[in-house]
Amino acid sequence: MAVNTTNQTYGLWINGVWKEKTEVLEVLNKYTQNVEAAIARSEKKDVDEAVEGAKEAYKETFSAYDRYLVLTNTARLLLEKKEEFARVLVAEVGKPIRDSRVEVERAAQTLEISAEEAKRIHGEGVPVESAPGSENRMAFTLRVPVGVVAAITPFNVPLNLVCHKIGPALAAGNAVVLKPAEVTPLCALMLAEVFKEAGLPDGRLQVITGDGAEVGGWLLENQDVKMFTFTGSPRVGEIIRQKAGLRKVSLELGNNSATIVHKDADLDKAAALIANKSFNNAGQVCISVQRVYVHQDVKTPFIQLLKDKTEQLQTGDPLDETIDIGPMIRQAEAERVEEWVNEAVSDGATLVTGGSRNGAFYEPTILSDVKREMKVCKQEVFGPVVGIDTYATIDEVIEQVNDSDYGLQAGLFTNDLAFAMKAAKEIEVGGLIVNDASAYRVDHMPYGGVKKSGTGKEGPRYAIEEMTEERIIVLNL
Ligand SMILES: NC(=O)c1ccc[n+]([C@@H]2O[C@H](COP(=O)([O-])OP(=O)(O)OC[C@H]3O[C@@H](n4cnc5c(N)ncnc54)[C@H](O)[C@@H]3O)[C@@H](O)[C@H]2O)c1
Ligand SMILES: O=C[C@H](O)CS(=O)(=O)O
Repeated sequence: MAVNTTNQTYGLWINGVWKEKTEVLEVLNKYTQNVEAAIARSEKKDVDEAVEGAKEAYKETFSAYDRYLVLTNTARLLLEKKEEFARVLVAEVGKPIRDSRVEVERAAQTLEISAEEAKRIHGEGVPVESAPGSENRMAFTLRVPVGVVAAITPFNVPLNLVCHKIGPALAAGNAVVLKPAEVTPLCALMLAEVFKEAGLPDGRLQVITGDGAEVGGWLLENQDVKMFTFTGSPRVGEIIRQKAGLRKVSLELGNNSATIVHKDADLDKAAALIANKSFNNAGQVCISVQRVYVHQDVKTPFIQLLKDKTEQLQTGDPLDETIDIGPMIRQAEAERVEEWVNEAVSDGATLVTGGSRNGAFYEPTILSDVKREMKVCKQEVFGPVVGIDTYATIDEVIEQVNDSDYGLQAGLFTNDLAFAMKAAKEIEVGGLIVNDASAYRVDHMPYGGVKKSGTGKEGPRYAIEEMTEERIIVLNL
């Protein structure tokens, strides 16, 4: 059954058609808590069928130029359907409508960038002739696709992060089996039909849904899958890393992102950007500002500015054009955040603003006087909470930022070039953003973490490197 609206039951997208299943899972509207749609619950045989179909499709010729055309067409069609996709994001994620439109625009960008990259995948000449005895040889490298790529994606950015997997994987000439998050799978399912409309050969993109651990486990068992590209929690990332064996794995995992506000910074600008980037998508963004380190000389004015700007944010119905913050993905997550904040306060943190919960809504919350061992600092909150601590010296704050299991991105507000360059060398992250908060990302930049934040890079050009093998060709002339 081909369906592309909500309040419907979606099948599995296998070989370019919908495969209906009797067992389904419900997808809730995260604001109303009504059932928005139902999705198929895959069995092992469906997963194997999807992988087999992808393997067969991969054998067919699909030239770089055709890949470019399909990805460009998909980006264009997605923009034509922007409002439809944005409204589904509002429903399935609870993401405010203005931010949902931005996600659709970014997803189209990601596909467009992938299309452009499809035309410039290349190897390089290797001067083997410079080795003694190889005078009459020449060599060059090729980048060849890996084959079938399994993509497993998280709930929080369910369209753009899916495009960050499908776009580069197809651009590189692979076939993809996508397993979107079970709580927010609808845009991914709709996107499969858009790809078909754009001319993607059947089987090059399969979308299978169901219980994450079950479907993930069956994908991991299937040895025809040659690579796993995963975005999600460190817990699941570790399972994938262990079970993938010698196969390629790319992991985009969590973070407890830090942002430093130095004494010479433009405090108003820093407060505005931090307020905006801590609470966006109810803090459910992997590079959301969670830990703020402010220089002790500017603590009081900075906290006042951040409080004022945060209190201007509007919480409520994500379909309302004036709303900045919607519900969290589920009430249990809001309850966890509430517990962590209460625990921090009883251990000595000061509640600057926020701190209350209404169902799945958690107020944008600022804590000061936090200690590094508190859960709100040490673990990933993945909710609308910022903890502020102070520092006296540059060495001290670099040590504080680095005292983390994670290392995805960090922010630094300063006009001191020497500090910025020292931080660039010494802060242990995949990306340092100077004069902006940690949560800056455009879709063509290299993006990925160190430590428990993962391995491998996204951004189409970099993901294509992950999703291809380098092969050397030597000519004996
Ligand atoms: N680094 C990044 O780019 C980035 C981006 C977005 C989110 N994240 C991280 O994602 C997390 C939040 O997302 P989430 O709650 O959806 O993460 P999650 O790890 O719970 O789920 C991610 C995906 O894994 C699947 N899954 C669950 N168990 C599995 C298993 N045993 N084997 C294989 N797959 C399994 C889920 O169904 C889902 O599709 C946070 O930690 C956040 O920081 C990271
Ligand atoms: O949740 C993490 C995302 O990767 C951030 S973004 O939506 O890609 O900017």
